[in-house]
Amino acid sequence: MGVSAPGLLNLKCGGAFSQSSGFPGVLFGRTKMPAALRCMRLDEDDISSSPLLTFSSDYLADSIEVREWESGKSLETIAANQGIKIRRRPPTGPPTHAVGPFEFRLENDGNTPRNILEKIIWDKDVEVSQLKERKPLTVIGKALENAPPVRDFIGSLEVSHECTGMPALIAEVKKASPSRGVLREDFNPVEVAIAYEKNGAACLSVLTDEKYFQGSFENLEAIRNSGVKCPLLCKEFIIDAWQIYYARSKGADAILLIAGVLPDLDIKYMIKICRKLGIAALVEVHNEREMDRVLAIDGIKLIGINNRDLETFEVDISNTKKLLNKDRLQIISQKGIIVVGESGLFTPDDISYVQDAGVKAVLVGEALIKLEDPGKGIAKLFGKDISI
Ligand SMILES: O=C(O)c1ccccc1NCC(=O)[C@H](O)[C@H](O)COP(=O)(O)O
Repeated sequence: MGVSAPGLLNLKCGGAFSQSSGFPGVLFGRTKMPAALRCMRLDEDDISSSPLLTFSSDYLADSIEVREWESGKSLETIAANQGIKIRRRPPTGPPTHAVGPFEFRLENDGNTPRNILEKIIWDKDVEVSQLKERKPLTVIGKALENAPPVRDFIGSLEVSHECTGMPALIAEVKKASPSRGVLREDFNPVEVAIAYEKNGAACLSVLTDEKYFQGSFENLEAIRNSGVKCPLLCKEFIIDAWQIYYARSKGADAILLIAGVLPDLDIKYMIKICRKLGIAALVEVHNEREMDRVLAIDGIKLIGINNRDLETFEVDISNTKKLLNKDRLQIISQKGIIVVGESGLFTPDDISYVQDAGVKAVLVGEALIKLEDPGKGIAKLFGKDISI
């Protein structure tokens, strides 16, 4: 049943909705409201048909974050209480000010990103607001009906792991990255995807961020329409539920949710959307606190441990082992979760190390994409042919 909490909405929003996009995108008194609450408005007013999610009011009422929001806490405070240091947008607005014909910049802690991840998120916030204006969910809802059928991302990882006895490979189609710059000058995403599949990748991860990774949704669509059978992860910085629908409309079978960016309520809500769309969610963590938060959320089937600190770029593969202690491995096994080791994996020893730590899949970009023949790089990385 759809949500029936108009009072809650009025209380939060003071009636200030952006109707043009059919999606609330307005800054509120304290700060922007959590994505989950914003989407509630959208579900109520704009979308009534499947497969878009309609809220259950019980689900919202039960959430600690909703109660905190109601009692006057800002989204930033709620996030900070969960150990999230990334601010969703500049607290004091962008650093550019116009006075008459003059424009000047005043930089301070409130409008200067503290690290690259925060910068990416601030830029993404602007990008998504603009994209949503152009392609509101009412339009995407129609594209969803024509989207290619969903492929079983988790099933594919399980089959590969069972058949090879090695961690299943999610091979990353990535032209560039903020930490390494351009990784492959002569970059043909479809050729790379075909080579990865032929040489044993169970799934592919396709970067869609343009500004920092030189990726695109065109690449995702092109790979999907090329005859490649591997399920596709849309590697994007998701901060808004709209992006999940958009990714699915472009052929994604899985999306990435970063626990260092998203508070629990958003993760829970986005997981529900994924379930409704039939796609998988890879929930990425980097530290113990994020891992414990994510393990406490029901319905998560895929956890990625990123060995790269996205705030400093430091890479340390022992991070995977550190996060997989005995107690956590027990919960992981009880819940039937697959853990993916991500970043900084270059050799068969690296693969064995994270496998021994407890991962059943790995996500690899640089070690493969930089090679002249990225497909052949897979057997080198694993020390054996893993094609099945
Ligand atoms: O790779 C980066 O520089 C980066 C910077 C900021 C946010 C995310 C970033 N990378 C995403 C990833 O985690 C990797 O693409 C992925 O795990 C593969 O890593 P690798 O095998 O080391 O290329």
